[in-house]
Amino acid sequence: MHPQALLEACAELTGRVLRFDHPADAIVSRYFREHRSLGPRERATLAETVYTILRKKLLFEHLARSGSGARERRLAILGFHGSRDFLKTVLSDAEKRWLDACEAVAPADLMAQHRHNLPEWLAQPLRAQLGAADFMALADTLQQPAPLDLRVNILSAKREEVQRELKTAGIAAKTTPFSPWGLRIDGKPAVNRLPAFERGAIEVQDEGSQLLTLLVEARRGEMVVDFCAGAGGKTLALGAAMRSTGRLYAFDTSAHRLDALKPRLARSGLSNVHPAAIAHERDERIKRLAGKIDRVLVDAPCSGLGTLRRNPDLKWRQSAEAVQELVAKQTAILASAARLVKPGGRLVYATCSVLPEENEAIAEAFGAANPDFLPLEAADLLTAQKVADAAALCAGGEGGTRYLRLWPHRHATDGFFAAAWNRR
Ligand SMILES: C[S@@+](CC[C@H](N)C(=O)[O-])C[C@H]1O[C@@H](n2cnc3c(N)ncnc32)[C@H](O)[C@@H]1O
Repeated sequence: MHPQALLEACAELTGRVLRFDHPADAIVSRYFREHRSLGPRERATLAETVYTILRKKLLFEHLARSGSGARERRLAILGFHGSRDFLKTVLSDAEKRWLDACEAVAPADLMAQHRHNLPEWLAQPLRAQLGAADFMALADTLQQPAPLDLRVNILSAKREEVQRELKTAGIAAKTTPFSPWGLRIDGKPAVNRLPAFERGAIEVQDEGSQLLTLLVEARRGEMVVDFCAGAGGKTLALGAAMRSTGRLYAFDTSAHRLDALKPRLARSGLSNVHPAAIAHERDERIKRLAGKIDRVLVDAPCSGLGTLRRNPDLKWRQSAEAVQELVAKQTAILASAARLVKPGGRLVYATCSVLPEENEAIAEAFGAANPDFLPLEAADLLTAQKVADAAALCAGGEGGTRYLRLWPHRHATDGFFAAAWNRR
């Protein structure tokens, strides 16, 4: 593709994504389907350019107030993923001068919002939670792409063996610092074409997701429910921890998401998973299982604001009002899911949000209303499973280690929260 055409394509895709009528990944995938002749490098340039624009939208919109030509083209020039020399071959002299002037702006001369690139409704509670310096450290990290984490399927493979196999395929993978199942890769190799992926030895999963699954401590022969299973990222990890024994129900209100679990399940070799679509959290199927389940995971629908490195459009698509609606949903789902837990059983509530109202506030209200659920220290549960430095991954409660509280800038994972209880 001619460089000028590639820049124009970036501008066109930018315009589509900035309408925010669908998630950015869906819009990008659709664009690629409509333009099948695009090669892998052109696709990478297009995707990385629009993701950079989403990450730095406030700054780029501020800079794009000067300059000339279509606004989408100016944004695409600022976010262009590729060498500056290559880009400059297609810019007019005026555009080149404008780009040089934009790049000469010192960060210290920018207003705070143009450095953190977060909407004020989100910046304000994060600053209040973290303090000014730590907030900026988080904001900086959220403007970087995330590494690619893999979970090794312990049912069929050993982590070190998979690491060696990846090395032979030219992919350098480090073991994750906390999860015993994880490997971390820089860049974005096409892992879904690797033999290890095709035979179910690896799945793509953030280390944070792996850690919160460890809190469930699902064991051989147990009855376990993954209440909000979606496409089954955590279901697969739970099923492997159970060594494909017992019974693992994967519930979700979205049959469509559960459909995406099926091919992953087939690759994984698990035979203990029972996916089932439910109408809502008080479905008859749930009532029949009340008091019978050893372990219940509630990976609740949430704002997803812990995943902004991967889904930067969420900061522009979410709102304070939408978070309030989610809080009501999370409260109702946790209350229903708790009824499944048998005496002595375990309940885990988790989100990939960084907002206290979706996390500590939900866990504390649940604890106050349900004295038969004894809160557990997340750090103790993780330490018992040999997770290194578990206390540093946790916060809250009297001892400061009650909840799993993962942050992109501190732990290099997505932002995650999890609370665990045992039913008395
Ligand atoms: C955070 S996602 C789950 C991700 C999944 N556990 C994974 O690891 O891939 C939350 C899920 O909750 C589902 N959900 C929404 N409302 C629900 C309800 N009332 N009962 C059960 N699941 C619900 C959504 O369809 C969505 O798939």
